Amino acid sequence: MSSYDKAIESYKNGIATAASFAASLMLVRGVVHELVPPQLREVLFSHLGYLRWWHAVSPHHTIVIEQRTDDGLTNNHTYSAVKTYLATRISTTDGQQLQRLRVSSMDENDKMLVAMAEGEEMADVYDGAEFKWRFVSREIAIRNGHSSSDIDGGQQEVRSFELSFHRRHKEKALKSYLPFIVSKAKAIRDQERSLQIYMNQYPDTWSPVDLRHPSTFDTLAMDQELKQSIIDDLDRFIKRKDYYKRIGKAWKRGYLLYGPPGTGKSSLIAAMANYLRFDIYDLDLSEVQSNSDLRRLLIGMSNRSIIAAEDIDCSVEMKQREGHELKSAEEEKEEQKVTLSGLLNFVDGLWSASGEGRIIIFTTNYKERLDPALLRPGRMDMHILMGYCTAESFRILARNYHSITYHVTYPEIEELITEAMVTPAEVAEVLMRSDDTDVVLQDVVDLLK
Ligand SMILES: Nc1ncnc2c1ncn2[C@@H]1O[C@H](COP(=O)(O)OP(=O)(O)OP(=O)(O)O)[C@@H](O)[C@H]1O
Ligand SMILES: [Mg+2]
Repeated sequence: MSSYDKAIESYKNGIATAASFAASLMLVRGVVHELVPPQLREVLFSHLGYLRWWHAVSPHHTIVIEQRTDDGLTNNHTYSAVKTYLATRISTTDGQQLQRLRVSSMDENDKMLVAMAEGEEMADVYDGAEFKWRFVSREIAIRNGHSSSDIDGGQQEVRSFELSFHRRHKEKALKSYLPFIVSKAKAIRDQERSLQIYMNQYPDTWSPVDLRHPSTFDTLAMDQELKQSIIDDLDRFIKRKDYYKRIGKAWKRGYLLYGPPGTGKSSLIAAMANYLRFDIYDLDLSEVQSNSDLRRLLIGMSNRSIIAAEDIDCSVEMKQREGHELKSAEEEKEEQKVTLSGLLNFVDGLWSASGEGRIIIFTTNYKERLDPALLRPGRMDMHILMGYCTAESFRILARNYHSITYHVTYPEIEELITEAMVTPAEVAEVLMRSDDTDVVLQDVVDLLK
């Protein structure tokens, strides 16, 4: 049973009980509702034993979402989704009514999470319906075993969110508002998690580290039109999941990046990863010894990720590693046959069966040295030349490093730059030398000369 089914189930039970109460109490309820503040109301009614009564006639229904699931141990996923979602609502005007907040963070690098304090209430409007959230924390006695008599004296805090709404919105609450919150929370978490870059280790494992590469399409110095066409291509690719399924092809896209060292090929991969929020699998082919290891590595990748094989240059055949156990002649022959275009075929077969949303990127300094099979139309979807610094890319670099859009040296720099054949990396290095813009730009002029 999913947590929604459970919620619906307990909800139905509530309705059944509710239906048996007299409608004449509506009038009394209305009067009390107007005159008595909510806290007092609750005390009053629970003391009088009227609480159930009250709920029966109230036009408002409540869904309780506890921190733990029924076994009392497992975290309730819906609860954490609500918590994540409400944190984003609290920072908006909807949250201004809150007088007491709780703030927490896991460590000094963690973002602070703002939450309602115990007993606080806030409203949220979804699809024209008003929903009220209340955070409730109760202490309950911890019981040992099942008999109610052997209470061991300990207390346990039970936290829950209570969602109240007019009963005409019950369908909307369960079937659309809560699912909306769950998917919203997932999107928020995806956005906040740090991206990973995985590196393969002999023979077939990936080890991750946080991807901290700050490169984005905004900071990338390259031809604006080309940049935009890459962004458009990625956007189209991401939207086409169903299309790929329909035509029976693996949902993947291949990019070949080529150009001299220091022109931003690796930076472009990082920019793509940051743009799509995809992890990178940095495949070092010299660490891969056999087809079966490669297959295991490819299967071990998660969906919606980028696999990058960098600097493939002349090493289209995977190198035989030294110092590892001897293989039979047949195995050896098999291994030698793995080429990049073989890798692509391999990827097609494997990934159309299992993977989704994969991007494969090869980078090279020497496109002309690559196996022609790899360059054939249809192998890599886009061939992208990362070239020497142009006037356009220089301006982007100067803006990145010195927050300027113009300087007296620009005409001279722009005149010299095309002839000079300097890489963005070289220009970036000069721009970083000092905070004094006048000095470094003069250095750029000298570099170009
Ligand atoms: N096009 C660019 N836009 C912005 N910064 C760049 C660009 N090209 C290079 N840089 C700067 O130079 C550094 C090196 O660039 P990068 O590693 O992306 O080059 P590469 O083309 O991958 O080189 P290689 O062929 O040696 O792997 C980057 O960290 C970045 O600071
Ligand atoms: Mg590189």
